[in-house]
Amino acid sequence: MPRTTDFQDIRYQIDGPVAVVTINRPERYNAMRARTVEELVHAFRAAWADHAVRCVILTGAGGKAFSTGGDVKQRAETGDYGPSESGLFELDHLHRLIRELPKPVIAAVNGLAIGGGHVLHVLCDISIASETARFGQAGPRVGSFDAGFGTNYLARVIGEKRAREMWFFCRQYDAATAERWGLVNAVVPPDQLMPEAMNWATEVARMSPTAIRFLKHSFNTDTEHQAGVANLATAALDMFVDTAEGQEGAAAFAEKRKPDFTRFSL
Ligand SMILES: CC(C)(COP(=O)(O)OP(=O)(O)OC[C@H]1O[C@@H](n2cnc3c(N)ncnc32)[C@H](O)[C@@H]1OP(=O)(O)O)[C@@H](O)C(=O)NCCC(=O)NCCSC(=O)CCC(=O)c1ccccc1C(=O)O
Repeated sequence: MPRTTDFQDIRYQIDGPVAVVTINRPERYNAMRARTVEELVHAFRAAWADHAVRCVILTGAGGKAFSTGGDVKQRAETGDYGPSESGLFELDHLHRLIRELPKPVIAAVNGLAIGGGHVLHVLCDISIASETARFGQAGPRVGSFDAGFGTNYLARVIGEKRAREMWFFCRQYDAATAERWGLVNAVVPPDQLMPEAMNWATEVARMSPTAIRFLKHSFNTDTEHQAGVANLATAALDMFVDTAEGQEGAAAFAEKRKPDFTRFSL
C-alpha cells in the first residue's frame, strides 16, 4: 500500500480537522486510471483511520477539471485502465468507501465533472461548485457506462427525467443549472471555491462526530441495495469495453474524431 506521501496521481493534505484529497492529473483533466482509483481508496481509508480528521474535501488539480472520469486514452492504448499495485481495479470499492466513510465528504467541483468524475461528486455528501464548473455524463459517446450508482443514485438526486437526459444525450450543464436541479448545494466564484469548501468542512467538523456518523449511515440505508446493482454494472462494463462497440468509443476519443456506432445493433 503506498504511503499518503508517495502518491503519484493524487495529493493528500491535512488542514486541521480536514483531509483534502486532490486528483492530480491536470494534463488529462484529472481522468482516472487504475492507479488513481487505488490511491483514492488509500486516501479515503487514511482519512477514515485518522481520528483527527472530521471531514474530507475531494477536488481536482488545476482550473479546468474536477475529473473527466475514466482515462479514455489509457483505455484506447491498453484496453483497460492500466496497472495498479494490487492488480485490482477498485472502482466499486472507491464508490462504497465515499458512502461508507463515517465522516462527511465534500466535493469542491472546480471545473469539468464528466463521466466517472461526475459520478464521484454525485456520491459525495455535499457538492460545492465553482461558477465555471460543468457537469455531464459521457459514457454513450465513448463506449462506456456506469449503470450502478451513476444511474440509480443520480436519479434519486435530480429525478428520473433529468438523469435520463444526462445519460442519453451526454450534454454538459452549467453550475447554475446544477444548482437549480439540486445537483450541487452551492455555487461560488472560482477563487472562493476552496475557502468556501473549507468553511463548510470546518463547520461540520465542530458537530458531534457520532451524530454525523449515524446520520450518514441512515441516509445511505435507503439506497444501499444499489451497491449490488453497481457490482453487476461494473462486471457488465468490464465485458463491454472489450467489445468492438466499446472500443470504437475509446478509439474515436483518442483519435479526436466522432465515434461511428452505426454498424452496431441490439
Ligand atoms: C471533458 C471534455 C469534454 C473537455 O473537452 P475540451 O475542453 O475540448 O478539452 P480536451 O482538449 O478534450 O481535453 C484536454 C486534454 O485532456 C485530455 N482528457 C480529457 N478527458 C480525458 C479522459 N477522460 N481521458 C483521457 N484524457 C482526457 C484530452 O485528451 C486533452 O489532452 P490533449 O493531450 O491536449 O489532447 C473532453 O475532454 C472529453 O469529452 N473527455 C472525455 C470524457 C469521457 O469520456 N470520460 C469517460 C467517461 S466514461 C467513464 O468515466 C466510466 C469509466 C469509469 O467507470 C471509471 C474508469 C476508471 C476510473 C474511474 C472510473 C469512474 O469513477 O467512473
